[in-house]
Amino acid sequence: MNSSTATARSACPAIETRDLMFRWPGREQPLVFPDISLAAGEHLFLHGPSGTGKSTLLGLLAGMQTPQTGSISLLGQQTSAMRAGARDRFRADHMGVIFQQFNLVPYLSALANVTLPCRLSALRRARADRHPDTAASELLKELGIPESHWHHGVTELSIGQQQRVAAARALIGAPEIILADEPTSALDTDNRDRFLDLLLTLARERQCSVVFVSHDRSLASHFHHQLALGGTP
Ligand SMILES: Nc1ncnc2c1ncn2[C@@H]1O[C@H](COP(=O)(O)OP(=O)(O)OP(=O)(O)O)[C@@H](O)[C@H]1O
Repeated sequence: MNSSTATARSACPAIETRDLMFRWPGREQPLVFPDISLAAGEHLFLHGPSGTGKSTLLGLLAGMQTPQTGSISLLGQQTSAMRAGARDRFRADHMGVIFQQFNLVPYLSALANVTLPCRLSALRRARADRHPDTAASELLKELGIPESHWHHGVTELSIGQQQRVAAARALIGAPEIILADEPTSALDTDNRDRFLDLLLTLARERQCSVVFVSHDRSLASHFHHQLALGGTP
C-alpha cells in the first residue's frame, strides 16, 4: 500500500455508529446497540451471549440490513443513508467479510474464490497492486494453504483450510474494513489461536480495521478494543 492510502485511512474513523436500533420483521423486541467509534487500523472484539445481536450488528455494518433508527458512517460516508445498490458497491470496494460458514463459492477453486473480490471491484483489483492470481497466491501461501490445493474445488478442502481461504478472500486488495463473524467456532484451540494471529497480522500489515465477533471472551486480549452486547460487563 502506498503512503497516500495510509494517510487517507487515518483521516477519519473507519467505523462510527450512533443510536442504532434494528427490529427483525415479526419480532416484537428491537435490538438496541451501543455506539461504536473505531479508528482506522484498529481491531475491535465484539462479544456477548447468543441472541444479543452480534451477527445482526455485523449485517448492519456490512450494509446487508439497514437500521430503523440511528446512523452508520464508514470511512466518513454515511452508508446507512445509501440505497441498497450503493451499499453493495461500498461493500465490494471497501470491506472483506468472513462469515461463520465462510460463504465460499463451492464450484470455484480456492484461488478463484480468493480473486473474486478483484473481479467484483476495480478498486480492490487496483489495490492488489499486481495480477489478482499473484496476490491471491501470496495470501494463500502466507495463510499456509499448500500449493497443490489452490486449484481444487473449495469443498475438497478441510474446514480449517476453507476458513483460511475465506480470510485470504477478505484480505485481497486491502479493504479498509474487515468484518468477521465467529470464523473460529469450528476450530480447536491451537488452530483458533494460529488463525487469529495470522488474520490480525495480515490485517495490521494492510492497515485494515477489524470487527471480530465471538462469544469466546478468551480471544479479547488479541484486540485493541472490546465491546459487549446484551449488558455483559
Ligand atoms: N433473519 C432473521 N429473522 C428474524 N429474526 C432474526 C433473524 N436473524 C436474527 N434474528 C433474531 O435477532 C436476534 C439476534 O440474533 P443474532 O443472530 O444477531 O444474535 P447473535 O448474538 O449473533 O447470536 P449467536 O451468538 O447465537 O450467533 C435473535 O433474537 C434472533 O432470533
